[in-house]
Amino acid sequence: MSTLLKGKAVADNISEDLIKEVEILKEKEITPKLAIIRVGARPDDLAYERGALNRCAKVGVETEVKELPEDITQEDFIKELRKINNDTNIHGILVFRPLPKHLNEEVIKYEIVPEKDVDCFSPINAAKLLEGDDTGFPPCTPMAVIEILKHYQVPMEGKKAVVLGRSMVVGKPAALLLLKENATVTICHSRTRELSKVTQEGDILVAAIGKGKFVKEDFVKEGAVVIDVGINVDEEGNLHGDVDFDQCEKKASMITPVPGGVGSVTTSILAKHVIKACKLQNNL
Ligand SMILES: NC(=O)C1=CN([C@@H]2O[C@H](COP(=O)(O)OP(=O)(O)OC[C@H]3O[C@@H](n4cnc5c(N)ncnc54)[C@H](OP(=O)(O)O)[C@@H]3O)[C@@H](O)[C@H]2O)C=CC1
Ligand SMILES: Nc1nc(=O)c2c([nH]1)NC[C@@H]1CN(c3ccc(C(=O)N[C@@H](CCC(=O)O)C(=O)O)cc3)C=[N+]21
Repeated sequence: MSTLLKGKAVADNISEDLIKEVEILKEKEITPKLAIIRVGARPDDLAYERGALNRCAKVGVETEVKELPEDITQEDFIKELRKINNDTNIHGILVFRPLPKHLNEEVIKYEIVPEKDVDCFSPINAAKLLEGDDTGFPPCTPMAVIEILKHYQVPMEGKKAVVLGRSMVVGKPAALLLLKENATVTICHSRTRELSKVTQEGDILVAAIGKGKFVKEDFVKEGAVVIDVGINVDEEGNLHGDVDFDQCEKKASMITPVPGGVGSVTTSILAKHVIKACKLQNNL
């Protein structure tokens, strides 16, 4: 039997601190505000949006959702983004990704001002992440992974960490953040050979591949700490992680559930980043 690493305790802890920070800001008549930019209405964007709006309301962060039509042109999208960039009442911007194919993310990512970029869209924040510079904003989901490990006092220094997935939203930044904590990091992806052999090396295994129940018992080292980032919805509408929980919990010493694990911490990191951005913009 493994220990369940529930996200709620971690999220509640972070939120408690944030509520106090917002109170101090409000005494100075400053209210931190997040703008969400959503193109169309993808179900996974809406799921994240719901969680983000709830969390922000709980800690006293204001929100505004800019819903843009599915067929918006690149030019109009950039116009909307620039408006929000220049709005001094807004401190944080979250652009749901991936954007529809006709919008060029490689161009748009240079438009968002790095000071408001709370989920690491801007190449400036990506570079800060690479350099381990704390003045930037690493993406919220990989930060949630680190916060969970810290909260449950999982040692990272000198441990072998294996990350499954190399996207810019989860896998690659998770690997960089684990490296910052002095873990020895291996990144796996779709071309990795003998995958289960490599993942079996991990004292810490982070799964972020977007395939429900992909990680089986034989992927996991006996006693490993397994962090499941995956959010997959089956035909019945139930959430599953990228890890086959029933198989892996027998071998892991600690494991995150889905739902109720990483996903539930992500939104509190988002709120934390908005408050950090607000303070920086007000020279506090
Ligand atoms: N908890 C949360 O708050 C969040 C959860 N998620 C969830 O995390 C998961 C990953 O998301 P994201 O990173 O955006 O997904 P992407 O689809 O962008 O990336 C998936 C990664 O997994 C790799 N991969 C895919 N199939 C295999 C395979 N069979 N063997 C080995 N590697 C494979 C890919 O490799 P390659 O690069 O070679 O193609 C790629 O690097 C999803 O389930 C998503 O829903 C995402 C964001 C937030
Ligand atoms: N720039 C950007 N960053 C993202 O991180 C990002 C994105 N775009 N686009 C969409 C995907 C999808 N995604 C989800 C996050 C949480 C839930 C979710 O269901 N969260 C529940 C909790 C789930 C759980 O408990 O595990 C909640 O917050 O209440 C779903 C989906 C983020 N994404």
